[in-house]
Amino acid sequence: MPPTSGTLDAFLNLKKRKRGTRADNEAITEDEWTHEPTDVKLGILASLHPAIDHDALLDILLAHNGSVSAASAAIKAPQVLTAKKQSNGEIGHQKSLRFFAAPAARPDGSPNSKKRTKLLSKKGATLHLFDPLDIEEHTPCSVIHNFLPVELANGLLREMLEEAKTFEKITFKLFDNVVASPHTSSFFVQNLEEVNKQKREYIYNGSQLTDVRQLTPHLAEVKPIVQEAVNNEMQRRIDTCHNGKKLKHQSAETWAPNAAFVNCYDGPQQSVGWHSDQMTYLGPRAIIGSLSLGVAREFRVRRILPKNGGGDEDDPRDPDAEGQISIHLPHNSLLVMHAEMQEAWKHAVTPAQTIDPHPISGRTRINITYRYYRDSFHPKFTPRCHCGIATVLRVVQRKKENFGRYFWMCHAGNIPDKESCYFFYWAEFDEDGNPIWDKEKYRKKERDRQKHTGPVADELRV
Ligand SMILES: O=C(O)CCC(=O)C(=O)O
Ligand SMILES: [Fe+2]
Repeated sequence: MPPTSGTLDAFLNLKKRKRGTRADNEAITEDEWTHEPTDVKLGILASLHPAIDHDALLDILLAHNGSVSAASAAIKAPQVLTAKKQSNGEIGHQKSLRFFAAPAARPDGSPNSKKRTKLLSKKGATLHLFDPLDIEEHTPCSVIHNFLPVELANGLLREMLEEAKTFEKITFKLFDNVVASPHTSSFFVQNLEEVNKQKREYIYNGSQLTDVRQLTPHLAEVKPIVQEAVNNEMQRRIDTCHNGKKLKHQSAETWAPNAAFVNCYDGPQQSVGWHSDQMTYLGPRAIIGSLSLGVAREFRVRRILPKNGGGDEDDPRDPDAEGQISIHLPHNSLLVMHAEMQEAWKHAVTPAQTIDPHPISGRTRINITYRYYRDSFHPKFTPRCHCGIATVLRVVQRKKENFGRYFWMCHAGNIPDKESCYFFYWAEFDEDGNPIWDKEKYRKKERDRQKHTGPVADELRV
Protein backbone atom coordinates (compact mmCIF):
# COMPACT_ATOMS: atom_id res chain seq x y z
CA MET A 1 0.00 0.00 0.00
CA PRO A 2 1.31 3.48 -0.75
CA PRO A 3 2.97 5.37 2.05
CA THR A 4 1.40 8.38 3.64
CA SER A 5 2.76 10.82 6.16
CA GLY A 6 3.65 10.71 9.83
CA THR A 7 0.07 11.11 10.79
CA LEU A 8 -2.66 10.64 8.31
CA ASP A 9 -3.88 14.15 9.00
CA ALA A 10 -0.52 15.61 8.20
CA PHE A 11 -0.46 13.69 4.98
CA LEU A 12 -3.95 14.69 4.00
CA ASN A 13 -3.22 18.30 4.75
CA LEU A 14 -0.13 18.14 2.60
CA LYS A 15 -2.13 16.55 -0.17
CA LYS A 16 -4.72 19.31 0.10
CA ARG A 17 -1.97 21.90 0.02
CA LYS A 18 -0.45 20.26 -2.99
CA ARG A 19 -3.75 19.90 -4.79
CA GLY A 20 -4.64 23.46 -4.12
CA THR A 21 -1.45 24.81 -5.59
CA ARG A 22 -0.39 22.64 -8.47
CA ALA A 23 -1.26 19.78 -10.72
CA ASP A 24 -0.04 16.35 -9.62
CA ASN A 25 2.75 16.10 -12.14
CA GLU A 26 3.95 19.65 -11.91
CA ALA A 27 7.53 20.14 -10.75
CA ILE A 28 7.99 20.57 -7.02
CA THR A 29 10.52 22.87 -5.45
CA GLU A 30 12.71 21.33 -2.83
CA ASP A 31 12.72 24.29 -0.43
CA GLU A 32 9.18 23.61 0.63
CA TRP A 33 9.88 20.09 1.76
CA THR A 34 13.45 20.12 3.02
CA HIS A 35 12.49 20.31 6.65
CA GLU A 36 9.66 17.81 6.51
CA PRO A 37 10.32 14.42 8.11
CA THR A 38 11.06 11.44 5.86
CA ASP A 39 7.60 9.99 6.16
CA VAL A 40 6.03 13.23 4.98
CA LYS A 41 8.43 13.32 2.05
CA LEU A 42 7.43 9.76 1.29
CA GLY A 43 3.80 10.77 1.37
CA ILE A 44 4.49 13.47 -1.19
CA LEU A 45 6.43 11.10 -3.40
CA ALA A 46 3.67 8.50 -3.11
CA SER A 47 1.04 10.96 -4.18
CA LEU A 48 3.15 12.00 -7.16
CA HIS A 49 4.04 8.41 -8.11
CA PRO A 50 1.21 6.24 -6.83
CA ALA A 51 2.21 3.23 -8.90
CA ILE A 52 5.55 2.72 -7.15
CA ASP A 53 6.14 0.46 -4.16
CA HIS A 54 6.65 2.27 -0.88
CA ASP A 55 9.87 0.28 -0.33
CA ALA A 56 11.16 1.44 -3.68
CA LEU A 57 10.16 5.05 -2.95
CA LEU A 58 12.05 4.96 0.32
CA ASP A 59 15.13 3.55 -1.39
CA ILE A 60 14.99 6.17 -4.11
CA LEU A 61 14.49 8.96 -1.55
CA LEU A 62 17.45 7.75 0.48
CA ALA A 63 19.57 7.42 -2.65
CA HIS A 64 18.88 11.11 -3.29
CA ASN A 65 19.80 12.25 0.20
CA GLY A 66 16.21 12.85 1.15
CA SER A 67 15.58 15.27 -1.69
CA VAL A 68 11.98 14.93 -2.87
CA SER A 69 12.55 16.76 -6.13
CA ALA A 70 15.69 14.76 -6.99
CA ALA A 71 13.92 11.50 -6.16
CA SER A 72 10.89 12.51 -8.17
CA ALA A 73 13.04 13.53 -11.11
CA ALA A 74 14.88 10.19 -10.94
CA ILE A 75 11.60 8.33 -10.97
CA LYS A 76 10.51 10.25 -14.03
CA ALA A 77 13.81 9.52 -15.79
CA PRO A 78 13.56 6.70 -18.32
CA GLN A 79 15.61 4.19 -16.30
CA VAL A 80 13.15 4.23 -13.38
CA LEU A 81 10.06 4.67 -15.42
CA THR A 82 6.76 4.13 -13.69
CA ALA A 83 3.36 3.00 -14.85
CA LYS A 84 2.42 4.64 -18.05
CA LYS A 85 -0.96 6.26 -18.11
CA GLN A 86 -2.34 6.80 -21.54
CA SER A 87 -2.15 10.43 -22.38
CA ASN A 88 -5.92 10.76 -22.58
CA GLY A 89 -6.20 9.08 -19.18
CA GLU A 90 -8.62 6.48 -20.40
CA ILE A 91 -8.41 2.75 -19.89
CA GLY A 92 -6.19 1.53 -22.69
CA HIS A 93 -7.21 -0.43 -25.73
CA GLN A 94 -5.84 -3.81 -26.62
CA LYS A 95 -2.48 -3.61 -28.32
CA SER A 96 -1.61 -6.25 -30.84
CA LEU A 97 -0.05 -9.10 -28.93
CA ARG A 98 2.11 -9.92 -31.92
CA PHE A 99 4.00 -6.76 -31.11
CA PHE A 100 4.76 -7.99 -27.59
CA ALA A 101 5.07 -11.71 -28.00
CA ALA A 102 7.46 -14.18 -29.57
CA PRO A 103 7.68 -17.96 -29.19
CA ALA A 104 9.41 -18.98 -25.94
CA ALA A 105 8.88 -20.43 -22.46
CA ARG A 106 5.92 -19.72 -20.18
CA PRO A 107 5.94 -16.50 -18.16
CA ASP A 108 6.31 -18.26 -14.81
CA GLY A 109 9.41 -19.98 -16.10
CA SER A 110 8.06 -23.51 -15.81
CA PRO A 111 8.45 -25.93 -18.71
CA ASN A 112 6.17 -25.65 -21.68
CA SER A 113 3.35 -28.11 -22.03
CA LYS A 114 2.08 -26.53 -25.20
CA LYS A 115 3.32 -23.93 -27.59
CA ARG A 116 3.27 -20.63 -25.76
CA THR A 117 4.66 -17.20 -26.23
CA LYS A 118 6.94 -15.15 -24.06
CA LEU A 119 5.78 -11.71 -23.20
CA LEU A 120 8.00 -9.00 -24.43
CA SER A 121 6.50 -6.43 -22.12
CA LYS A 122 9.63 -4.45 -21.49
CA LYS A 123 10.83 -2.15 -18.80
CA GLY A 124 8.78 0.99 -19.07
CA ALA A 125 5.93 -0.55 -21.04
CA THR A 126 2.55 -1.61 -19.75
CA LEU A 127 0.77 -4.31 -21.64
CA HIS A 128 -3.02 -3.95 -21.47
CA LEU A 129 -4.89 -7.22 -21.59
CA PHE A 130 -8.64 -7.66 -22.01
CA ASP A 131 -8.99 -11.10 -23.56
CA PRO A 132 -9.12 -14.04 -21.09
CA LEU A 133 -6.94 -16.13 -23.42
CA ASP A 134 -4.19 -13.50 -23.39
CA ILE A 135 -4.53 -13.06 -19.63
CA GLU A 136 -4.08 -16.73 -18.83
CA GLU A 137 -1.22 -17.03 -21.25
CA HIS A 138 0.79 -14.12 -19.94
CA THR A 139 -0.04 -13.89 -16.25
CA PRO A 140 -0.63 -16.29 -13.32
CA CYS A 141 -4.34 -15.36 -13.47
CA SER A 142 -7.39 -16.40 -15.40
CA VAL A 143 -10.53 -14.36 -15.92
CA ILE A 144 -14.15 -15.27 -16.59
CA HIS A 145 -16.26 -12.40 -17.91
CA ASN A 146 -20.03 -12.19 -17.29
CA PHE A 147 -19.48 -14.65 -14.49
CA LEU A 148 -22.74 -14.53 -12.53
CA PRO A 149 -26.30 -14.34 -13.84
CA VAL A 150 -26.95 -10.63 -14.40
CA GLU A 151 -29.53 -10.25 -11.62
CA LEU A 152 -27.33 -12.00 -9.07
CA ALA A 153 -24.31 -9.85 -9.94
CA ASN A 154 -26.38 -6.67 -9.70
CA GLY A 155 -28.00 -7.81 -6.45
CA LEU A 156 -24.60 -8.58 -4.93
CA LEU A 157 -23.27 -5.22 -6.07
CA ARG A 158 -26.22 -3.38 -4.47
CA GLU A 159 -25.83 -5.36 -1.26
CA MET A 160 -22.09 -4.62 -1.05
CA LEU A 161 -22.62 -0.91 -1.81
CA GLU A 162 -24.93 -0.81 1.20
CA GLU A 163 -22.40 -2.65 3.38
CA ALA A 164 -19.59 -0.42 2.13
CA LYS A 165 -21.26 2.63 3.65
CA THR A 166 -19.75 1.48 6.94
CA PHE A 167 -16.44 0.09 5.63
CA GLU A 168 -13.30 1.72 6.97
CA LYS A 169 -9.78 2.28 5.77
CA ILE A 170 -7.33 -0.25 7.10
CA THR A 171 -4.65 1.35 9.19
CA PHE A 172 -1.20 -0.14 9.38
CA LYS A 173 2.22 0.81 10.52
CA LEU A 174 4.65 2.10 7.98
CA PHE A 175 8.10 3.42 8.85
CA ASP A 176 7.08 3.96 12.48
CA ASN A 177 3.86 5.71 11.57
CA VAL A 178 0.27 4.60 11.47
CA VAL A 179 -1.16 5.18 8.02
CA ALA A 180 -4.38 4.29 6.23
CA SER A 181 -5.01 2.36 3.02
CA PRO A 182 -6.32 4.45 0.11
CA HIS A 183 -9.60 2.51 -0.06
CA THR A 184 -12.04 0.92 2.39
CA SER A 185 -12.70 -2.73 3.17
CA SER A 186 -14.29 -5.28 5.46
CA PHE A 187 -14.00 -8.97 6.17
CA PHE A 188 -16.85 -11.50 6.01
CA VAL A 189 -16.92 -15.04 7.42
CA GLN A 190 -19.47 -17.84 7.54
CA ASN A 191 -21.26 -17.36 10.88
CA LEU A 192 -21.20 -15.63 14.25
CA GLU A 193 -18.89 -18.20 15.77
CA GLU A 194 -16.37 -17.55 13.00
CA VAL A 195 -16.77 -13.80 13.50
CA ASN A 196 -15.77 -14.16 17.13
CA LYS A 197 -12.90 -16.51 16.31
CA GLN A 198 -11.58 -14.09 13.72
CA LYS A 199 -11.67 -11.21 16.17
CA ARG A 200 -10.01 -13.16 18.96
CA GLU A 201 -7.61 -15.58 17.35
CA TYR A 202 -6.24 -14.08 14.15
CA ILE A 203 -3.72 -11.27 13.81
CA TYR A 204 -3.32 -9.00 10.79
CA ASN A 205 -0.36 -6.64 10.56
CA GLY A 206 0.15 -7.14 14.24
CA SER A 207 -3.37 -6.47 15.50
CA GLN A 208 -6.81 -8.03 15.71
CA LEU A 209 -9.57 -7.04 13.33
CA THR A 210 -12.46 -5.16 14.85
CA ASP A 211 -14.73 -5.10 11.81
CA VAL A 212 -15.60 -8.71 10.96
CA ARG A 213 -19.08 -9.46 9.56
CA GLN A 214 -21.15 -12.47 8.65
CA LEU A 215 -21.48 -13.36 4.97
CA THR A 216 -24.50 -11.51 3.61
CA PRO A 217 -27.18 -13.55 1.78
CA HIS A 218 -25.76 -12.74 -1.65
CA LEU A 219 -22.14 -13.32 -0.58
CA ALA A 220 -23.21 -16.74 0.72
CA GLU A 221 -25.21 -17.52 -2.42
CA VAL A 222 -22.30 -16.65 -4.68
CA LYS A 223 -19.69 -18.55 -2.66
CA PRO A 224 -20.41 -22.07 -4.05
CA ILE A 225 -20.55 -20.67 -7.59
CA VAL A 226 -17.11 -19.13 -7.11
CA GLN A 227 -15.89 -22.36 -5.48
CA GLU A 228 -16.89 -24.48 -8.44
CA ALA A 229 -15.46 -22.09 -11.02
CA VAL A 230 -12.16 -21.67 -9.16
CA ASN A 231 -11.68 -25.43 -8.78
CA ASN A 232 -12.37 -25.89 -12.49
CA GLU A 233 -9.94 -23.12 -13.39
CA MET A 234 -7.30 -24.58 -11.06
CA GLN A 235 -7.56 -27.98 -12.68
CA ARG A 236 -7.54 -26.54 -16.17
CA ARG A 237 -4.41 -24.56 -15.34
CA ILE A 238 -2.70 -27.65 -13.94
CA ASP A 239 -3.60 -29.60 -17.07
CA THR A 240 -2.71 -26.97 -19.62
CA CYS A 241 0.29 -25.28 -18.02
CA HIS A 242 1.86 -27.88 -15.75
CA ASN A 243 1.44 -31.20 -17.56
CA GLY A 244 -1.26 -32.28 -15.12
CA LYS A 245 0.95 -31.85 -12.03
CA LYS A 246 0.16 -29.31 -9.34
CA LEU A 247 2.97 -27.09 -8.06
CA LYS A 248 5.16 -28.17 -5.17
CA HIS A 249 3.47 -27.07 -1.90
CA GLN A 250 0.17 -26.45 -3.66
CA SER A 251 -2.66 -27.98 -1.66
CA ALA A 252 -4.20 -31.15 -3.07
CA GLU A 253 -7.52 -30.40 -1.35
CA THR A 254 -10.59 -28.94 -2.96
CA TRP A 255 -10.44 -25.17 -2.71
CA ALA A 256 -13.27 -24.36 -0.30
CA PRO A 257 -13.49 -20.62 0.48
CA ASN A 258 -14.59 -19.77 4.02
CA ALA A 259 -13.96 -16.02 4.06
CA ALA A 260 -14.48 -13.03 1.81
CA PHE A 261 -12.44 -9.88 1.97
CA VAL A 262 -14.38 -7.05 0.34
CA ASN A 263 -12.75 -3.87 -0.97
CA CYS A 264 -14.52 -0.70 -2.00
CA TYR A 265 -12.87 1.84 -4.32
CA ASP A 266 -14.92 5.00 -4.20
CA GLY A 267 -13.80 7.04 -7.20
CA PRO A 268 -10.86 6.81 -9.57
CA GLN A 269 -8.20 7.85 -7.10
CA GLN A 270 -8.85 5.06 -4.62
CA SER A 271 -6.38 2.27 -5.07
CA VAL A 272 -4.32 -0.45 -3.50
CA GLY A 273 -0.55 -0.35 -3.75
CA TRP A 274 1.79 -3.09 -4.95
CA HIS A 275 1.68 -6.14 -2.69
CA SER A 276 1.43 -9.90 -2.51
CA ASP A 277 -1.40 -11.30 -0.43
CA GLN A 278 -0.72 -12.56 3.08
CA MET A 279 -0.26 -16.30 3.05
CA THR A 280 -0.13 -16.73 6.85
CA TYR A 281 -3.55 -18.37 7.11
CA LEU A 282 -3.91 -19.58 3.52
CA GLY A 283 -0.62 -21.44 3.31
CA PRO A 284 1.86 -21.51 0.45
CA ARG A 285 0.72 -21.48 -3.18
CA ALA A 286 -2.56 -19.89 -2.13
CA ILE A 287 -5.38 -19.53 -4.63
CA ILE A 288 -7.80 -16.61 -4.50
CA GLY A 289 -11.09 -16.04 -6.34
CA SER A 290 -11.59 -12.32 -6.92
CA LEU A 291 -14.92 -10.95 -8.16
CA SER A 292 -15.14 -7.43 -9.59
CA LEU A 293 -18.39 -5.48 -9.56
CA GLY A 294 -19.33 -1.97 -10.64
CA VAL A 295 -16.88 0.37 -12.31
CA ALA A 296 -14.20 -1.31 -14.44
CA ARG A 297 -10.70 -0.74 -13.14
CA GLU A 298 -7.21 -1.93 -14.01
CA PHE A 299 -5.70 -4.75 -11.96
CA ARG A 300 -1.97 -4.63 -12.53
CA VAL A 301 0.46 -7.47 -12.06
CA ARG A 302 4.23 -7.67 -12.31
CA ARG A 303 6.68 -10.43 -11.75
CA ILE A 304 9.10 -9.99 -8.88
CA LEU A 305 12.70 -9.91 -10.00
CA PRO A 306 14.94 -10.84 -7.09
CA LYS A 307 18.39 -9.28 -6.95
CA ASN A 308 21.63 -11.02 -6.19
CA GLY A 309 23.28 -8.00 -4.67
CA GLY A 310 25.47 -7.40 -7.72
CA GLY A 311 23.82 -4.26 -8.98
CA ASP A 312 24.72 -5.09 -12.58
CA GLU A 313 21.20 -6.09 -13.52
CA ASP A 314 17.92 -4.24 -13.88
CA ASP A 315 16.82 -2.65 -10.65
CA PRO A 316 14.38 -5.12 -9.06
CA ARG A 317 12.74 -2.38 -7.02
CA ASP A 318 11.58 -0.75 -10.18
CA PRO A 319 7.91 -1.71 -10.59
CA ASP A 320 8.44 -1.62 -14.33
CA ALA A 321 11.58 -3.72 -14.39
CA GLU A 322 9.90 -6.36 -16.50
CA GLY A 323 6.96 -4.27 -17.58
CA GLN A 324 3.60 -4.24 -15.91
CA ILE A 325 0.60 -6.09 -17.20
CA SER A 326 -2.75 -4.42 -16.81
CA ILE A 327 -5.74 -6.73 -16.63
CA HIS A 328 -8.99 -4.90 -17.29
CA LEU A 329 -11.73 -6.07 -14.99
CA PRO A 330 -15.25 -5.06 -15.98
CA HIS A 331 -18.39 -5.52 -13.84
CA ASN A 332 -19.15 -9.17 -13.10
CA SER A 333 -15.76 -10.65 -13.90
CA LEU A 334 -14.10 -13.37 -11.83
CA LEU A 335 -10.32 -13.29 -11.68
CA VAL A 336 -8.56 -16.37 -10.31
CA MET A 337 -5.12 -15.77 -8.84
CA HIS A 338 -3.44 -19.13 -9.35
CA ALA A 339 -0.85 -20.95 -7.26
CA GLU A 340 2.07 -19.28 -9.07
CA MET A 341 0.95 -15.80 -8.09
CA GLN A 342 1.58 -14.72 -4.50
CA GLU A 343 5.14 -15.97 -4.13
CA ALA A 344 6.54 -14.53 -7.32
CA TRP A 345 4.26 -11.72 -8.48
CA LYS A 346 2.91 -8.50 -7.03
CA HIS A 347 -0.40 -6.88 -7.84
CA ALA A 348 -2.02 -3.48 -7.44
CA VAL A 349 -5.10 -1.50 -8.38
CA THR A 350 -3.56 1.72 -9.59
CA PRO A 351 -5.41 5.05 -9.49
CA ALA A 352 -7.28 5.84 -12.70
CA GLN A 353 -7.47 9.28 -14.26
CA THR A 354 -10.95 8.83 -15.60
CA ILE A 355 -13.58 6.14 -15.29
CA ASP A 356 -16.80 5.34 -17.08
CA PRO A 357 -19.54 5.48 -14.44
CA HIS A 358 -21.44 2.26 -13.86
CA PRO A 359 -25.26 2.41 -14.05
CA ILE A 360 -25.66 0.95 -10.54
CA SER A 361 -22.54 1.98 -8.66
CA GLY A 362 -21.61 5.28 -10.29
CA ARG A 363 -17.86 5.81 -9.68
CA THR A 364 -17.49 2.93 -7.25
CA ARG A 365 -15.86 -0.46 -7.72
CA ILE A 366 -16.47 -3.37 -5.37
CA ASN A 367 -14.01 -6.24 -5.24
CA ILE A 368 -14.67 -9.46 -3.35
CA THR A 369 -11.78 -11.84 -2.75
CA TYR A 370 -12.95 -15.27 -1.61
CA ARG A 371 -10.26 -16.99 0.43
CA TYR A 372 -9.71 -20.41 1.97
CA TYR A 373 -8.40 -20.24 5.53
CA ARG A 374 -6.81 -23.65 6.06
CA ASP A 375 -7.19 -25.38 9.44
CA SER A 376 -3.53 -26.33 9.60
CA PHE A 377 -2.63 -22.63 9.43
CA HIS A 378 -4.76 -21.61 12.39
CA PRO A 379 -2.55 -19.46 14.67
CA LYS A 380 -2.77 -22.06 17.42
CA PHE A 381 -0.56 -24.29 15.24
CA THR A 382 1.94 -21.78 13.92
CA PRO A 383 5.12 -20.64 15.73
CA ARG A 384 4.87 -17.96 18.38
CA CYS A 385 7.60 -15.39 18.70
CA HIS A 386 9.14 -13.91 21.80
CA CYS A 387 6.38 -11.29 21.90
CA GLY A 388 3.92 -14.13 22.43
CA ILE A 389 2.08 -13.47 19.17
CA ALA A 390 1.58 -16.03 16.40
CA THR A 391 4.06 -15.25 13.65
CA VAL A 392 3.52 -14.16 10.06
CA LEU A 393 4.36 -16.42 7.09
CA ARG A 394 6.40 -14.80 4.37
CA VAL A 395 8.55 -15.81 1.45
CA VAL A 396 11.92 -14.54 0.26
CA GLN A 397 11.16 -12.32 -2.72
CA ARG A 398 13.90 -9.73 -2.94
CA LYS A 399 17.07 -11.79 -2.86
CA LYS A 400 18.12 -14.43 -5.37
CA GLU A 401 19.71 -16.32 -2.54
CA ASN A 402 16.89 -18.31 -0.91
CA PHE A 403 14.35 -16.87 -3.36
CA GLY A 404 11.01 -18.64 -2.84
CA ARG A 405 11.93 -19.99 0.60
CA TYR A 406 9.28 -19.53 3.26
CA PHE A 407 9.81 -18.27 6.79
CA TRP A 408 7.87 -17.32 9.91
CA MET A 409 8.64 -14.00 11.50
CA CYS A 410 7.51 -11.62 14.23
CA HIS A 411 4.53 -9.35 13.47
CA ALA A 412 5.42 -6.78 16.06
CA GLY A 413 7.30 -4.50 13.68
CA ASN A 414 3.84 -3.65 12.36
CA ILE A 415 2.34 -2.70 15.70
CA PRO A 416 2.50 0.94 16.76
CA ASP A 417 4.85 1.45 19.73
CA LYS A 418 6.10 -2.12 19.52
CA GLU A 419 9.54 -3.28 18.42
CA SER A 420 9.93 -6.57 16.58
CA CYS A 421 11.64 -9.33 18.57
CA TYR A 422 13.26 -10.43 15.28
CA PHE A 423 12.03 -13.98 15.59
CA PHE A 424 12.89 -15.86 12.42
CA TYR A 425 12.26 -19.48 11.52
CA TRP A 426 12.52 -21.11 8.10
CA ALA A 427 9.17 -22.73 7.32
CA GLU A 428 8.95 -26.25 5.99
CA PHE A 429 6.02 -27.76 4.14
CA ASP A 430 5.23 -31.14 2.69
CA GLU A 431 4.46 -31.62 -0.99
CA ASP A 432 0.84 -30.46 -0.39
CA GLY A 433 1.84 -27.37 1.58
CA ASN A 434 1.03 -28.70 5.06
CA PRO A 435 3.40 -27.38 7.71
CA ILE A 436 6.07 -29.78 8.94
CA TRP A 437 7.02 -29.11 12.51
CA ASP A 438 10.36 -30.48 13.58
CA LYS A 439 9.74 -29.99 17.30
CA GLU A 440 13.36 -30.58 18.32
CA LYS A 441 14.65 -28.11 15.78
CA TYR A 442 11.97 -25.65 16.83
CA ARG A 443 12.87 -25.93 20.53
CA LYS A 444 16.55 -25.43 19.74
CA LYS A 445 15.62 -22.42 17.67
CA GLU A 446 13.67 -21.10 20.66
CA ARG A 447 16.68 -21.48 22.96
CA ASP A 448 18.97 -19.81 20.44
CA ARG A 449 16.51 -17.00 19.93
CA GLN A 450 16.26 -16.31 23.61
CA LYS A 451 20.02 -15.93 23.72
CA HIS A 452 19.92 -13.65 20.74
CA THR A 453 20.22 -10.03 21.73
CA GLY A 454 22.43 -8.69 18.96
CA PRO A 455 21.52 -6.93 15.72
CA VAL A 456 19.06 -8.37 13.21
CA ALA A 457 20.12 -11.83 12.15
CA ASP A 458 21.50 -11.94 8.64
CA GLU A 459 18.84 -14.35 7.48
CA LEU A 460 16.23 -11.71 8.34
CA ARG A 461 17.52 -9.45 5.61
CA VAL A 462 15.29 -10.76 2.88
O1 LIG B 1 -9.37 -4.92 -5.81
C1 LIG B 1 -8.74 -5.84 -6.30
O2 LIG B 1 -8.97 -6.29 -7.43
C2 LIG B 1 -7.58 -6.44 -5.55
C3 LIG B 1 -7.68 -6.37 -4.07
C4 LIG B 1 -6.51 -6.99 -3.40
O3 LIG B 1 -5.46 -7.08 -3.96
C5 LIG B 1 -6.61 -7.52 -2.05
O4 LIG B 1 -7.67 -7.43 -1.41
O5 LIG B 1 -5.63 -8.09 -1.57
FE1 LIG C 1 -4.19 -8.48 -2.95
